[in-house]
Formats: sequence, structure tokens, C-alpha cells
Amino acid sequence: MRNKPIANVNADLLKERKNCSFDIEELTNLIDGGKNQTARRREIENMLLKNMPFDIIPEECLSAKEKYENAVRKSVALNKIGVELVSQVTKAKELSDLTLTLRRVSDAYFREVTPFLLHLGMFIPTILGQCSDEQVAHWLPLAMQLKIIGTYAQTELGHGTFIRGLETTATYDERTEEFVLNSPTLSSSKWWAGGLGKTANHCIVVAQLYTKGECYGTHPFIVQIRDMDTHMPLKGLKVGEIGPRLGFQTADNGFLVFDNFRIPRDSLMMKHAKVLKDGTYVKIARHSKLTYGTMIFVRVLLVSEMAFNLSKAVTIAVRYSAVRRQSELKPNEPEPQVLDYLTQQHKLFISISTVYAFQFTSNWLMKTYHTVQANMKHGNTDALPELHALSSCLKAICTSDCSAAIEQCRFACGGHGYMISSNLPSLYAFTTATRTYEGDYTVLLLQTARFLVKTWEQVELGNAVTPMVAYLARHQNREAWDESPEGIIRAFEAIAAGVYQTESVRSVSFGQSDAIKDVMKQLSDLYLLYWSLERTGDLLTTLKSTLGSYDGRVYERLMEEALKSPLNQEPVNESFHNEPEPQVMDFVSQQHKLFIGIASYYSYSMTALWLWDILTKVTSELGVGKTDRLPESHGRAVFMSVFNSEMEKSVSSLSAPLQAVLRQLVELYLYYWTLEKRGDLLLVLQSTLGSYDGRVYERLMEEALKNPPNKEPVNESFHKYLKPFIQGKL
Ligand SMILES: CCCCCCCCCCCCCCCCCCCCC/C=C/C(=O)SCCNC(=O)CCNC(=O)[C@H](O)C(C)(C)COP(=O)(O)OP(=O)(O)OC[C@H]1O[C@@H](n2cnc3c(N)ncnc32)[C@H](O)[C@@H]1OP(=O)(O)O
Ligand SMILES: Cc1cc2nc3c(=O)[nH]c(=O)nc-3n(C[C@H](O)[C@H](O)[C@H](O)COP(=O)(O)OP(=O)(O)OC[C@H]3O[C@@H](n4cnc5c(N)ncnc54)[C@H](O)[C@@H]3O)c2cc1C
Repeated sequence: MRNKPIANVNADLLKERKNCSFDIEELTNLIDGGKNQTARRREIENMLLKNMPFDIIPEECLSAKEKYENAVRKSVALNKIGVELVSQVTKAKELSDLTLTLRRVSDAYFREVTPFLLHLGMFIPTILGQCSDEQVAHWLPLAMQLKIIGTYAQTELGHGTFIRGLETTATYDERTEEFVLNSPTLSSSKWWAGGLGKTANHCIVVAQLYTKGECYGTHPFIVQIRDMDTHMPLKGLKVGEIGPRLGFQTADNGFLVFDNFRIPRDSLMMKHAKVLKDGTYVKIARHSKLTYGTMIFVRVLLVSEMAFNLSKAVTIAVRYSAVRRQSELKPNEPEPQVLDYLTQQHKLFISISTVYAFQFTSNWLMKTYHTVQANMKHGNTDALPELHALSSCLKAICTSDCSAAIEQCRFACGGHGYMISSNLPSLYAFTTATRTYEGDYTVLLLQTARFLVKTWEQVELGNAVTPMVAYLARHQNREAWDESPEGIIRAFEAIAAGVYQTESVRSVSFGQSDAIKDVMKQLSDLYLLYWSLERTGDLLTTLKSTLGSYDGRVYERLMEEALKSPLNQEPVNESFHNEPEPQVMDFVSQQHKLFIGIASYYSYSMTALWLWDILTKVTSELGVGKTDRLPESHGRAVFMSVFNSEMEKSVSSLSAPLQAVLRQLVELYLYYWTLEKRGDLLLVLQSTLGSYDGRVYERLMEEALKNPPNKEPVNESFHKYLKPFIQGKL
């Protein structure tokens, strides 16, 4: 049954809906995965609508502490219904449909993230992926019925990306048959795990495993961290909330420090490796990276998460654009709906097509994931490297594109889009975090590049490669795409676009009407066209050659290029002496992110001074009302030329080294903006990360300890909601 029509709908919205060229219900069924799924979703929605407590005061008007307590209250009510529904299903497919529906409907109740996100999104999947059968039988029912509340603590203050660099140790003591957990340094403090700060009583801890004096690398352990009755942190642990952040404000992300904390031997999650009673280490896994499995799973999930979040943002922005009227096109005629402006459509329509691109690609990626998992059950890990490469690059691209598209949706709503009540800021805060967590954007793209370079080598040797990368063999002509990581990634993006096109065509080829097919085709074309235009520069081959330049300065250019080589910047490479761990500042990709910020700062300062001088003159000459917004390219050109000339004027009295640095900044700014369209600027530091003395970890911990939630060891919502819920008394 369709949802009932709602009375008092805005006339413009009704008019737009009447203009729709296809049956909306048909598209709804397509998105839900069929008529039955739509009906089931509505049944669950209606049930939740009847039983779930809504907010009386908007979440954003509460204090941080109240926000958290409110989130626990709502989560407990949702979990109660969720656990009940989950207990009624028997088939795996029904369970995954139900979880998806619950996930989506639950967003109606939270502006922010539930403190149970990590329990559901990582704790349970890690039990399934990393525990032996016996351990699964013990832990899974407890976790599914929420008798225990867990999280996933891998990242530390000092390391997130480089998992092999984690410092927490788990040393096996064969006399007592226990592991001893320790945080040997400040930087080894666990940091970030969602739900750890106040909610969780169990935690998956990733630590370096030592036995018989040898280190066997990082392994996951399942660890109780709070007393099940009093919720007090157990002796030997320091645990708390890390402090306010951009989003995730109700997810009580936490820190955890171990001091000779003992856990039983079978706390080691033993699907891929075990330690026998006498301390013998036994490797079971056929692939060394299987302990990274949960991350792959969540990366796959995130593609669909991005489709969902962007669909919400663009629905908000399109509806509002139909309602909002602004400006005068023709005298004495009504102001047009902002949706009618082509520029507005440009902002919105690409987001609509992106939602479909993400959703179809996500459906395909999830299927691929399950196929690879099924093969791995039979011991075949051949497809794992490609799955890792695929999930890495699709996660990176879709999280990055999604948060950028949500910003466009916010811009499309003008000032009102900036209101928290529009939900666009919260959607942005949630999705922009996904670009970082579960693997940083750049780092994951580099992982994919690594896979592609290896595949390319196989192609060069004439060896067979998998169908997904077979295009590399077809492109033996290297000029079609360059071999830099970016070039390779772009080629891979083309593959993602290819997946979208074939999947969307496949999914709409049966049953669906011509009207839906037309719309889906248009969306697919729009997505492909948009990205080919966005990347025009990349698709056009320029010569880029030291040998073929117009001026024929062949030898000069060869020498200039050689001198630019990073290897020539120092007479003796430091690897001659040793091989130190790099600072992230050493990565060129990191410098790329930072240095343009510095250059922009100077550009803005210089241009601001210049602008101030001419402000009065310009406004008096042009008059109010004639200062139409200048096209972006003109604005950038102004920045560039003013920066160039003003900087030149002001540096002449400075010392030579400073002049040289400032001139480099001008060059960087000009160069960067010929390549890029945007940059970031941090004007006021006020930052734990950017302090002059570089005491980053100390400051992060100091700030976390000042955090009000850490002033009380147990939050009162434990007694009010969590404990009665866990004990089945609620
Ligand atoms: C119960 C009922 C209740 C009902 C209630 C109803 C409610 C329902 C709600 C449902 C909820 C659903 C929620 C969904 C949303 C989920 C959101 C979850 C939120 C998560 C929050 C954030 C969590 C985190 O961030 S956890 C921490 C994540 N950390 C990272 O991702 C770190 C990134 N770093 C890495 O992955 C690695 O270190 C890496 C890859 C960068 C480098 O690793 P390395 O060991 O140094 O390897 P390297 O030397 O580079 O490479 C060697 C070799 O290995 C290959 N490789 C690397 N990784 C992998 C891999 N994963 N798999 C396979 N192979 C891998 C690599 O490519 C190299 O290969 P070769 O080139 O062949 O040598
Ligand atoms: C909201 C949120 C929730 C989170 N939840 C959890 C959680 O529940 N559990 C958990 O364990 N963790 C969690 N995390 C941590 C998250 O997984 C890490 O922050 C993430 O993996 C990035 O690692 P990092 O912070 O060490 O960044 P860094 O690796 O320090 O990155 C800093 C910069 O260095 C660059 N860089 C680093 N290495 C390289 C390289 N090899 N080549 C080129 N550039 C490089 C990056 O691109 C980036 O620009 C969460 C984080 C956030 C923001």
C-alpha cells in the first residue's frame, strides 16, 4: 500500500510532482529492491513511527551532555524494536534487508550519530570476520541481543593509517595463560573509537602480539572494559571521551590506555591465527591481510551510505528549490522558482545522478564482496587484492564526491541551508568524516594505484589479468592515459563509470517501464558527461615532452627536468645512513594539501589590503545594485594579479631569503589556481594540531581530559536506560 497523500502540500511542489514523466511508485520499488521490500519498509516505518520517542526539544538546542543522554534514550528504544525484529528473521537475505531498512529509518530519529554505530557497524562484523567458530557461537548472540555493547579500537593517537605502526602491545604470559595489554607511550593511547567514551562495555582492541619474545604483528582482541553492573572502567584502564568534534557529536568517541591489563588467552580473535596454551603462535590465514577484513567490509558499506546520505541532501535541496521563489526575470510577473534557473539545476542535477551512480555501483560492489567472501571460505584468496583495490578507490571517490555534493546542495538552499534545522550541515559533518575514517582518501587511492601498477606490470609481461582491469591491456598506447598514480586512478574512475552504466542498464532492463528507463538513462548520461567535462583537461593529451617542445630547447629542458628530480635535491640520500619513518609532511600529496593554504593566506591578505583601498571608490562609481557577482574566473584572476603585484611591492625591503620564500608562495598560488578550482584557508589557528611547539598528542589528551563527560566516571543514562535495557528490564 502506498503512503497516504498529505494534506496542505505547497502548490509549487504539487505542480512539479504532476509534471513527473514516470510512476514514482515504480521508481520507489526499484530503489527498495522490489515491491515486497517497499511494502516491508513501510510496515517497519509505520511501526517505528508509532513506537519511537521523537525529540521534544530539537537535538541541536541541547547541551553536549544532554545530546548524548538523549541519543542513548532514543537508541535504546530503537534497539529494543530492532532486536525483536531481528529475532523473527531466519534467512540471511531477510536479515540484510531488515538491517538496511532499520538503518535508513533510524535516521529519522537522529540528527547526529547513535552511540551504537560502532557496535552495529564494526563490532558485530568483526566478531563474524575474525572469531573462530567457537568464539562466534559465544560472542555473536550476546552482541546481537545487545547483552554486551562493543566498539572497535584500532586507531591510536600516533597512528591511524599505518596499522603496522600501532604501539599497543599484547604480550602472552604462558604462566597464567593470559595476554597483558599495555600502552607503552602517550602516542599509543587508543583514540577515536565510537561509543568507547561512555557507552561500550566491550571493545575490539588491535595490538601487536608478542609471544615467546617475538612480535607477530597486529592482531584483534575482544576485551571487556567496564564492569557489567556498575559500568565503572576496569582496573588497569584509563578510558574517556575525546572531546568536541565537527560531527559524530553523540557517538561518544573515546580514548583508552592500558596499564598491565590482563585478559584471557581466548580474547585473541582466533579465526586467522591462534596462540596455544604454551605460547606457540599458529598462523591459520592464507593471506596476511585477512585481519584487515572488517575495514574492507565497512568501505563497501560506505558506498551505499554515501548514496543514502546524498539522496537525503539532494531531496531537501530539490524540494526547497521548487518552493523557493527569488528575483525578477520579467517585470510584473511572479518571481520564478529557483529550480527554474539553469545554474540551480547545474548544482542539483549532478547530485541526483550521483546518487544513482553510487547506489548501482554499491549494489554491484556488495555482490562482488559476497562472492569473494564465499571463495575465501573455500580457501581461495586470489580475488582479495582486487577487492581491496576496488573497495579502496570506490570508498575514497564516493566519500569525497558525496561531501562535496552535499555542500553544493547546501549552497543551493542559500542562507536557510546554513541552518542546522535544514539538516544539511549535519549531513555534511557526517559525510566529510567518511573521507578520513576507514582509510584516508589519499592513502586508499594510493593503495589502488599500487594494485594497478602491479597489474600493469603483468600486462607488460603479456600475462592474463582479471576482467575489471582488462582495459589496461586494451590501452597499450600509453598516451591514452599517463602512468602517474593520478592518471591510473582516473582510468580506474572510468571503470567505475562503466560499472554504473552497465549496472543501471541491467537493473532497469526488466519489468520497468520505458518512462523509468528514459530517466535512468538520462541520469547515467548526465553522470558520465559531467565527469568527462570536469576532467576535460585530463582527457586531452598534451605533448608534455622535453623533446617535442615548440622552442626546440631539447637539451636545456632535459637538464631542467633532471634537476627537478627529488633525488637530486640532496647530495647523499638519507637511506644511505638509515631508513627513518617519514613524517606525513614528507609526503608530496600532504604538501600539496598544505602549501596552497599558506600561499592563499598571503594572497588573501594582500588582496584584502588592496580591496580596502579601492572599496569606497568602486562602490561610489558602480552604485548599489550594479555590483553583480563576478564570474569565478574573474575573481581568481583578480586575486592572482593583485597578489603578484602587491607582494612584489611589499617584499622589496625584506631580506633576500624571505623575499625568495614569499615569491615562491606567489608562484605556488598562481600555479595552483591554474590547475585547481578551490583551496582551503585556516586563518585563526586555535588548534591542538597546529601549535607552535608541536606538542600534538599532549594537547589532544589535555583537551580530552578537560571534556565535561569525563568529569563523571559513569553517565546517568547508564542507570536510567542502558542497564535496564541490557538486563531486559526496560
Ligand atoms: C542487533 C540488532 C539491533 C538493531 C538496530 C538497528 C539499527 C541498524 C543500523 C545498522 C548500522 C550499519 C552502519 C553502517 C555504517 C558503518 C559506519 C561505521 C563507522 C565507522 C567509524 C570509523 C571507524 C574506523 O575508522 S576504524 C579504523 C580504520 N582504519 C583504517 O582504515 C586504516 C587505513 N590503513 C590501512 O588500511 C592499511 O594500513 C594500509 C592499507 C594503508 C597499509 O597497510 P600495510 O599493512 O602497511 O600494507 P602495505 O605494506 O601498504 O601493503 C602490503 C600489501 O597488502 C595489501 N593490502 C593492504 N590492505 C589490504 C587489505 N585490507 N586487504 C587485502 N590486501 C591489503 C597491499 O595492497 C599490499 O599488497 P601488495 O602490493 O601485493 O604487496
Ligand atoms: C569521525 C571519526 C570516527 C572514527 N572512528 C574510529 C573508530 O571507531 N575506531 C578506530 O579505530 N578509528 C576511528 N577513526 C580513526 C580513523 O580511522 C583515522 O583517523 C583514519 O584512518 C586516518 O588516519 P590518521 O588519523 O592516522 O591520519 P594520518 O594518516 O595521520 O593522515 C594525515 C595526513 O597524512 C597523509 N598520509 C598518511 N600516510 C600517507 C602515505 N603513506 N602517503 C601519502 N599521504 C599519507 C594523509 O593523506 C593525510 O593527509 C575515526 C576517525 C574519525 C574522524
